[in-house]
Amino acid sequence: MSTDSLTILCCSLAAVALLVVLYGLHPVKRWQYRHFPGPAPKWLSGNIGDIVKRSAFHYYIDNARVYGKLFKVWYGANPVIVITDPALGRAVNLRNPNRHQAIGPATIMRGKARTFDSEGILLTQDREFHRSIRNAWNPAFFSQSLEGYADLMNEGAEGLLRRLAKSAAKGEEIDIWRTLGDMTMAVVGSASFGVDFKTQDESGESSAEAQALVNAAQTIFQQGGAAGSMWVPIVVLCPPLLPIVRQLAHFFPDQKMLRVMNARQKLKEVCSELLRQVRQQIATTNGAKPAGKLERGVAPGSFLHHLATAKHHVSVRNGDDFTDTEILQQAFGFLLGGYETTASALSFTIYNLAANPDKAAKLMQEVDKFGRDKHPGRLDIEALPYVQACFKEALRLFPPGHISIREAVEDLDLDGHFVPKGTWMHVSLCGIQRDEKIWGNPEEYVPERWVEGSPLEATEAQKKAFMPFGDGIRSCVGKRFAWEEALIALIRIYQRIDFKLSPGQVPLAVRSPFTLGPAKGIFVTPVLRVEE
Ligand code: HEM
Repeated sequence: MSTDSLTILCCSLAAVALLVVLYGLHPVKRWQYRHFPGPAPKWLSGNIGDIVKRSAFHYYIDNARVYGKLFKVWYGANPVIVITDPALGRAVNLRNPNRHQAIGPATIMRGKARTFDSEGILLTQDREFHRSIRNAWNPAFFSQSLEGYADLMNEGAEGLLRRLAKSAAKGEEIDIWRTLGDMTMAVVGSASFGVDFKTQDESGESSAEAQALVNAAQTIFQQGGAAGSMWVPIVVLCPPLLPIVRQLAHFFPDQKMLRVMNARQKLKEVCSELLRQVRQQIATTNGAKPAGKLERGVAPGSFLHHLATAKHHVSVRNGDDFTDTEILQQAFGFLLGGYETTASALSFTIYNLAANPDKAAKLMQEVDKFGRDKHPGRLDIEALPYVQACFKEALRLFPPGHISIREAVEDLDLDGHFVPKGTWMHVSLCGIQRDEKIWGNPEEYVPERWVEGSPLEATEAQKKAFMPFGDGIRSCVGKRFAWEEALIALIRIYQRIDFKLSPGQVPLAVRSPFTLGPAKGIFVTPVLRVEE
């Protein structure tokens, strides 16, 4: 090689290296968002290393204490504005109806797998389409529907009690988070799909098929974030590479991505089969809902049945019926939305009660007064304010959906800071619900905050800073369902069982790749309460 060619080669390599170094500094964006305070970003990766190491839950709380109500963190090349002020958070949620693109294996999938996600309530960015699907979801949570779910929720709690009683008899330690996951899966299966998912059969054990289903939903939650494939971090670090990474990931998926794809496939297969049964029912009954409970198949009045006969708003797809893919995507969203969040919220409540036996004793007193053999209905819940308070306080400390995720729909002025259109914003519900300036003693579990007339009752400002179900048009659509299911379960559990927390679990280790859950489970020994 001549000296000239060598010089050109060296200069080219140096220029490429310089460009890579410069790119990693993200100078344009860093300049654009310089007004926001925040932790110093690392070259190329920004703050992602710390977010993964600490979990977004802890990282946001820690930084809120240093930088206050508005700060920025860097997910690789993407700046995210984190909001930990209730009024600002509410304003952001109300004015910005779209979530930003998810960062996970689904982002790098191709073709149908990707469009499948965009037709779901959770990830669609089409406002009109969202309104149309949300309208179709809503009746599933009207009072009449909720009334009907109470029996199924009691049945779910009974299955759970049988398992807990068995473990109590053996003095056996269990992971209550997993056990409750089987219950919430059983309740979602029967209440929304009208079928028994058999996650808690008569013997108290899960069937192999049901366990595969639970595993699939857990895989999607646990691997759903940036750690869900080796390809995802590349897109986070360098978004313009997305089209190339999509092709590479399609032809060379890694093990983690394959696991997520298989899990999604499993869930889709179950939903497709159920939808096929619904369509058959509708065809045989000529469109009318069959009366009574069917021996096999999907019960009438289920979420799926309702969607199979739902129509879009006239402004969307000419008011047509929902397509099969649209229905499957909603069913998929119901299963995922209803399963882990409620199981986590319940297990966080049991964790806090086991760590605070005086509060557990107070709760049991109220339950005993209600009756130890009674099956609570939807309206009975109102008569148990302390049980409600215990659940609410656990939701304050550990909100399973710990972030309202948004994207700026237009240029915004946020408390005097300019936010360009398209900016990613995270309203940190945990940051708001654990703000020392608002709560005084935010780390303490004090259910009395939620008891009317208690000397410790939350102030108006504190009540406004409680938003575990988010806010605005994208707030949790399943909130009333979750509330009813959790309270019925708590009443039924504490009628018979108390819990002893296994040592070494305070403070609780959590993880938050997508939703907030215990990092390794919550270990307790169920103890049978003395019969009267
Ligand atoms: C204690 C249990 C639950 C908690 C803490 C919870 C929390 C949340 C939060 C924080 C959001 C995001 C709100 C926002 O972006 O502002 C959300 C959205 C959502 N949740 Fe829940 N959730 C729970 C149970 C459920 C259940 C049981 C279902 C279904 C039956 C469900 C379905 C959904 C759906 C579909 C959305 C997206 C709504 C939309 O974008 O329009 N959730 N939830």
